[in-house]
Amino acid sequence: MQSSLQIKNLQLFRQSELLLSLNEQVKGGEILTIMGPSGSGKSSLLNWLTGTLNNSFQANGEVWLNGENVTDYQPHLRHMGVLYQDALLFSHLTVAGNIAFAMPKGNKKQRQEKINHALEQVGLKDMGERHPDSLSGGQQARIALLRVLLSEPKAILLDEPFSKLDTQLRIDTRQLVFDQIRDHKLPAIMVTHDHSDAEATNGKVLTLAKEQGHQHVR
Ligand SMILES: Nc1ncnc2c1ncn2[C@@H]1O[C@H](COP(=O)(O)OP(=O)(O)OP(=O)(O)O)[C@@H](O)[C@H]1O
Repeated sequence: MQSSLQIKNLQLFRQSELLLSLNEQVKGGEILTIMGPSGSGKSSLLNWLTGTLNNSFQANGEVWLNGENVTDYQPHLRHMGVLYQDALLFSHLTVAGNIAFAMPKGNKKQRQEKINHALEQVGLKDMGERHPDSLSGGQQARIALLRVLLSEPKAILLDEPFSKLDTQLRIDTRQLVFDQIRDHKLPAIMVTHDHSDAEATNGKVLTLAKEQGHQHVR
């Protein structure tokens, strides 16, 4: 079965005011971009998807992952991988330790082999024993990506993931992330303020408006 992330009849309210309403399906390997002004509800949408919305919000609607309704699941049981603006690596752990931290339990040697293979794939061969503080911003971004991918997520959420990287590094990292999403055939939703990020997906772009109910689709 092809993987997919479905948002069914979402209506998100903040203090009884309708913030957004959405019906979307993202198939494996596709990236849906969400844009819109500050306060239009982009982060709140990601929080709803991960199950971490606080109680100033009310939501109707369902989120389905690979044909399963996960709306009432605890955040850690939804298997949504999130990539943030900051890599958020643990400084006291090695690179390999940071990646292993999020991986499903299992045979230690096999896990190590997976990590080594993944590091090699993103051009970071032999960096497993380094500490994140000794790596560049771009290298840290790649480690954050591997940590998410090797946690075996069912979908990927991207929250302004490239905004702290300089131009060329931004382009290269973005390409790597998008290629990996496509290779793993994962559905992805990306929040960004950057039009070039949106264009690089070749996918659908949804622009949330500040006023309730107004949405524009490319
Ligand atoms: N933790 C919170 N508790 C209560 N209200 C919140 C919280 N976070 C955001 N809001 C409010 O919810 C609305 C949507 O905010 P949200 O952060 O989702 O917008 P955004 O589009 O992500 O903005 P930005 O581009 O600035 O990150 C805003 O009116 C905001 O003030």
